[in-house]
Amino acid sequence: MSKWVVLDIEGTLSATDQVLVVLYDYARPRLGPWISEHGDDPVVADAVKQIKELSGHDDVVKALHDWMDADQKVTPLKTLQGLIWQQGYAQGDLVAEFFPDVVPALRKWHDDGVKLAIFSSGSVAGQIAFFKHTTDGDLTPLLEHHFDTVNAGPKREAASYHKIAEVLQSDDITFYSDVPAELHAAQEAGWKTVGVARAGEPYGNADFTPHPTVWELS
Ligand SMILES: CSCCC(=O)C(=O)COP(=O)(O)O
Ligand SMILES: [Mg+2]
Repeated sequence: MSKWVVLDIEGTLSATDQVLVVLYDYARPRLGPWISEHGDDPVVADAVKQIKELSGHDDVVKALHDWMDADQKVTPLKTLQGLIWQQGYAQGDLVAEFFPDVVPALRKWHDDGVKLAIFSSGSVAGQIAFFKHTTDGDLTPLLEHHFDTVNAGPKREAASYHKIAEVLQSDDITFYSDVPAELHAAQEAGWKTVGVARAGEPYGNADFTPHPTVWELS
């Protein structure tokens, strides 16, 4: 049975500002035009339907901006952001950056035969674009699977981690995250867990008990 490491992105692999400032600022002015131009795309049409249902009103762009301002990681918002970021990375407007310890750790795990997967609130499309266009080149060959709130479920619910474990077909899975509630959910599903406490990040001083804590990946 393979040994797996599953990794969160924001606050664990990349600075929170990379997502909440760089990526959100890129997406914000493009959400309205994207919906107007791609309204016939079934993925976009379904996201718009969900946004209206979840927000309870028809001002879709306002709902998206409100969720971004409150950093609410609502699935249809993440879907639309992912499409916009995918285009931004492909045309060279965006390049993903990681904490300095991250790429060496990913390469070492991969070289040691540990299988790597991502579980992030960012959509799978956005994740793949992110890892394809980094300051260290295309890192997608290091990753075997990508999970998000669509194909796995909410990150703070144990059921999502059970679902991922079924796909990975392993009971040797370690989850690295900066968010204690995500680690609690993974542990409830029988996973090993590691809290990542990054200096200067929102959860840098969080209480990760009972999870082992690291300050960088190695
Ligand atoms: C291009 S991936 C962007 C990641 C993202 O949108 C996000 O919300 C990160 O959340 P995480 O679950 O990785 O903390
Ligand atoms: Mg995170």
